[in-house]
Amino acid sequence: MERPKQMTERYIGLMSGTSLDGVDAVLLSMDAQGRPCVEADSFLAFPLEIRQQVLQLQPVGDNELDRAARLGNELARLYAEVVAQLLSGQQLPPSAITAIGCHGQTIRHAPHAGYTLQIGNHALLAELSGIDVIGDFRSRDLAAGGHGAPLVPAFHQHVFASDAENRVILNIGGISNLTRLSRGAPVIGFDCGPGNMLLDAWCQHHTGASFDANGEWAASGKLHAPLLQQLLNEPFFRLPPPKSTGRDLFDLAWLQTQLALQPAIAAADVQHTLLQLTAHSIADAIDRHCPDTASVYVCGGGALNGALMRALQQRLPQQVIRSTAALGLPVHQVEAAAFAWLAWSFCQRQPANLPDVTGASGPRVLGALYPR
Ligand SMILES: Nc1ncnc2c1ncn2[C@@H]1O[C@H](COP(=O)(O)OP(=O)(O)OP(=O)(O)O)[C@@H](O)[C@H]1O
Ligand SMILES: CC(=O)N[C@H]1[C@@H]2OC[C@@H](O2)[C@@H](O)[C@@H]1O[C@H](C)C(=O)O
Repeated sequence: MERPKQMTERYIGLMSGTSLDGVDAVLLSMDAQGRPCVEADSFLAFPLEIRQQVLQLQPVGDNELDRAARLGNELARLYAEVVAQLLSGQQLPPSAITAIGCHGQTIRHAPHAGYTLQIGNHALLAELSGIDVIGDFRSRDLAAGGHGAPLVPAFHQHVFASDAENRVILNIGGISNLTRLSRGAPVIGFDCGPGNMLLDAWCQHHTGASFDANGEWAASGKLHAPLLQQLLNEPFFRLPPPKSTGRDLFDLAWLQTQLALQPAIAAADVQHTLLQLTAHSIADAIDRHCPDTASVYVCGGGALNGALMRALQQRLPQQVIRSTAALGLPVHQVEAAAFAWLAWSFCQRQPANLPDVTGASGPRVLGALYPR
């Protein structure tokens, strides 16, 4: 069917990322000139069992296919619920939405083995929502020799590039990733390393809380310099871009292996040192790859961690550090808005990867359609 060209369309972006906190949803309108505007957002926390089931699929284990398929169905039901929540808040029918861009839930990321796996039953989501679903955004970039990640730098470029200053857009989710937007230079983007992932894992392990609110527990401890130095020796930090990572490397098992090489360290001091690891690995990446940066705009849940933001500013005294809210997009909207924009790009059959970022051999249209 011929697509109408001169009208504003609405898309929904769904992001359930590596932190496993839940699903972020954004309602995005796209005008005829391709300008995005966020109209509303919503969030649905993952029930504890869902979070545990995702975590249990991360390492190799028994009966993975059955567990992944069943979990994919459960995720689709949660995705449909957050879509319904968003639509009812705006009093919109499903027919008002051109398509949902659904990231799915990463359970394995193995670009060296030629695959990345995001689960979530998109056919079921189309059935339950009555809306076209675009999913599987990463595979095509991998098929073209790329990492399939990070994908958001293209969206960052589209909405945040400026003639007035050289910027870095920094996402601190489970993993941290950055985009360099420097005037007259190609866009660079890559995963820096663990964002909140190790902080969350250590906090859960010791306090039972799912995250360290505002980094207060971390702030109560002190730096263990030999541990920080040892953690920073992880070879991933020195790899040149293109590079991407995930829970496949930076999980609690990795941390425990590292801790076993040190004398006993107080739990709060480990938390403090992990916070410094996140700040230092990001700052080292900016020093090395984005030295001309004037401002760093932070998004993702890590932007709400005051102690982490202070540590980052201390380590990057030359740069102004703000949240993306200063550019008009609140911190929790950026990634979900990116997936709504990726769905729009798919509907235009417009390539949406940045080969310089992912390492793919060229631009590719990303995604696969599950019609309503
Ligand atoms: N008030 C807060 N204080 C400290 N940390 C917070 C706060 N709010 C959120 N976070 C952190 O942010 C995380 C969620 O971030 P976000 O939703 O950006 O992750 P994600 O989208 O799952 O990750 P990714 O970008 O890796 O895919 C939580 O797990 C927690 O660690
Ligand atoms: C395989 C995968 O899920 N990667 C995520 C993860 O979370 C943050 C970082 O690692 C980034 O590379 C990516 O997500 C964002 C949305 C991206 O593709 O840009």
